[in-house]
Amino acid sequence: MSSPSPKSPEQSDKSKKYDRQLRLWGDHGQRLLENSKVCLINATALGTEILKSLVLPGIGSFTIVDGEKISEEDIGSNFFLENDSIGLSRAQVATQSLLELNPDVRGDYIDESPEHVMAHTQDFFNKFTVVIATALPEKRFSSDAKLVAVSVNDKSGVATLTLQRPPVNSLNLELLTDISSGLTEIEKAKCRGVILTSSAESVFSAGLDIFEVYKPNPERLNHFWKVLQDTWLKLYGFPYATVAVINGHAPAGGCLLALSCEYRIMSKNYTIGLNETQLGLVAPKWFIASMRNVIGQRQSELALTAGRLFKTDEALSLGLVDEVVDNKEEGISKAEQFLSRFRNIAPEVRGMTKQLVREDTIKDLMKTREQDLNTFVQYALNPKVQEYLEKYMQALKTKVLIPLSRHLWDAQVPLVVCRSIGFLGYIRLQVKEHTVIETHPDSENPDLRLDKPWPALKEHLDSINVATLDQKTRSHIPAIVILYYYLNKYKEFHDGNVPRTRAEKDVLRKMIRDSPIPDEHGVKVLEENFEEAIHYVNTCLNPQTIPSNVQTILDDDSCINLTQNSSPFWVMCAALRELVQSEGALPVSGSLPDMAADTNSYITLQQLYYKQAQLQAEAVFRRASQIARNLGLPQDIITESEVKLFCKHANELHLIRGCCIADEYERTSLDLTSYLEDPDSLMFYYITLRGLERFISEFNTYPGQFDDQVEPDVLKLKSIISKLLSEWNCSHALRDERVHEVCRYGGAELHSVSAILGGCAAHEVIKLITHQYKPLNNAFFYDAITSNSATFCL
Ligand SMILES: CC/C=C\CCC/C=C/C(=O)SCCNC(=O)CCNC(=O)[C@H](O)C(C)(C)COP(=O)(O)OP(=O)(O)OC[C@H]1O[C@@H](n2cnc3c(N)ncnc32)[C@H](O)[C@@H]1OP(=O)(O)O
Repeated sequence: MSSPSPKSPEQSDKSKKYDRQLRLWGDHGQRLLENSKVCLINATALGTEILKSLVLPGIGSFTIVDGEKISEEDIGSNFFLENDSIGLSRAQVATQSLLELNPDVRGDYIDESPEHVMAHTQDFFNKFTVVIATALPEKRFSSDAKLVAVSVNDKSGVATLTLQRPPVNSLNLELLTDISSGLTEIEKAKCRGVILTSSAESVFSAGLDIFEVYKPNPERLNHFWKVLQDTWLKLYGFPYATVAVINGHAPAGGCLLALSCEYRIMSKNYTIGLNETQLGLVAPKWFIASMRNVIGQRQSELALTAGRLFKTDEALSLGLVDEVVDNKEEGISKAEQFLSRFRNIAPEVRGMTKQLVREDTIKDLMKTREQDLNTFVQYALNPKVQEYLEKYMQALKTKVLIPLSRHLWDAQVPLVVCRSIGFLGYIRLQVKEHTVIETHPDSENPDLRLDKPWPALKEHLDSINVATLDQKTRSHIPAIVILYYYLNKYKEFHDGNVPRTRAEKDVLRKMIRDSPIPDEHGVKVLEENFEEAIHYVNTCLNPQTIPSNVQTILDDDSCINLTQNSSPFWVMCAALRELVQSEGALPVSGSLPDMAADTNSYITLQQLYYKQAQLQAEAVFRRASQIARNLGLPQDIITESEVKLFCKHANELHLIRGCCIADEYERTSLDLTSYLEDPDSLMFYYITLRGLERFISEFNTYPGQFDDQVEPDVLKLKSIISKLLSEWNCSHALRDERVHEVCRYGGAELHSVSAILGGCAAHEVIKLITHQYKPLNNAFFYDAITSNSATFCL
């Protein structure tokens, strides 16, 4: 790879400290690194290894987000955590240890789960240059879907309001608002009745969304409770007949919704009840009243004080539900039958009667609304209650990969997702768009333009007649001059064409080789500069074309249709495009390779190349600044030094348009056939890891985490993987030993594997930050058993 030249001996302390890496990415790369802000989610062994390899080269700052406490397992694998720190905040201890590595780096931590951070400060992650997430399970829901669906059967006049906030219809502010507006819509449509049900397979509603009450924003908390009161008042006092088709679990607030309806039909084998006391919470008076009105004072007291959740058949015996069905379809049909009971009763009369029956309960809340709100808010903010909620949340285990991936995709913040488990490692980069100016290609042909020299170069080269030079001058002229001279001779005999094929190039090489004048002994000695000219025949005579990857960038819509959101890269590309259109070639890179020549002739030539590069870069800079001005972008968005760098490397520009992890996880078909037919392909690790993610999401443990569960977990993981494969329409099966192997790890991290993977991931992060070198596109797998690795574009 090409590298910037070594530094002079008078170096600052900083450049001494970072000397080696400055040779790789230069001062400008280091500056970007020092200005970067990196976020690490979860200070696992892998997470801290990645940060170690970023702190040492001097990133600006890092923030660790991790709500976990240090466990014994952490101590076994994580080099940055000490034995005496068990039980302490993992984020805090890891931050302190990492900061000791480099005093120039700033670091802080948030002792909260990423889910909590996301729920409370939506844009928290937007401020980072890169977000790295380790050991983050998926969450299979999309945040922008509609939260309720309302449909009206024109024939029967029955409306169905379906809760559809995956995964469990937990009642957050938005869902409650949508329920309320759904009811208003139904009321306006003057329906005969309403069926309230859920689109989830096994949950009616999980009750209030815990994230609304855990470490809340007081303003939102107030609003949330008022909307809950409103929604309950509206549903409880709804003028038309209401039925709950409870097609899954209905704890706490979920039960309240069902109790607010006039009739309840529940599918078998689920649970329902006001279980607040079990969670350390006190149910408000109107929750209690809703239950008392259905099952009476005595049973309510028994159920509420114990926080009982009743199975479907128990709920039926208690009168908490009115009918039991096998499935939702049957429930809907029974609900329609219930509603048809009122066919011959005037709706107004029915409605008024219902109002009178429910009036007292409604009035009770109306009278005490303000007080109820204050009691709730005070209660929710009580530290003891927050402690209960925290414990409860930990038990529910949060999964955040999918929403985080979507969020960062929209915010255009790169996300690096990594996992290290046993002998297996994985890195996945998510970048919406990433542009690289300095790709540092392995081999670079000098950019000499001998086929089409610009006027000043042509004039200089034409002024030297190599054939007539005396012996001494001849041996000191730069190889380029020699090459140009004989190239012209060649062209004279070949209709003005430059040599293309190997045979044609051999002809030119022979012309140069035969050129020496015999010495006084009649021997022809080929000077070093002539040898160099022969060498350049191969690399320097290729006609100046625009590399296809660069042409693709110049033809990209982002280059042609600039907007106020265009990045400096695209503004420079647009200016470059104009230069290419007018000159037919990319700007000259401006650097000459070293050559055996006398200093004067070399410098004269070098100046010509340098000056031409400067002139072209200045033209691109002027045009880019003008474009930026026309777009109303800040003046300093385009700098001359950046444009010079851009023009120098114009033939290496690189663009990556990535793929969102959330989309990848929601993809329904995946063509894996070609990979799975290859016994050596590491693609099976991808399938295993996706299975693993799903296992963690479903069971909240790693497969094989508990010794006595290894065999059952193997079966569970196998079944998850075959389900995944069939979801992707893939007929192949995964070999059993692969599944056993993953279960054998039991979720354990090996420090050695995490250290290797941490180094690799950190290197990718450095590429993303410095915009130098081509980053991985987009997934990397490492198998420490066979020492094999592979990359895939997922
Ligand atoms: C301070 C407050 C003061 C006064 C208020 C008093 C009144 C309170 C009323 C309430 O409603 S409190 C909420 C009570 N709710 C519950 O106890 C239900 C908890 N959930 C469950 O028991 C189960 O989730 C389930 C409903 C039986 C469904 O189980 P399943 O196995 O299908 O799903 P899983 O548990 O994996 O959950 C999936 C997913 O959903 C998250 N979740 C679950 N419940 C809630 C909730 N209430 N709020 C927010 N999020 C919830 C859970 O964490 C999982 O998320 P993940 O995928 O990120 O892990």
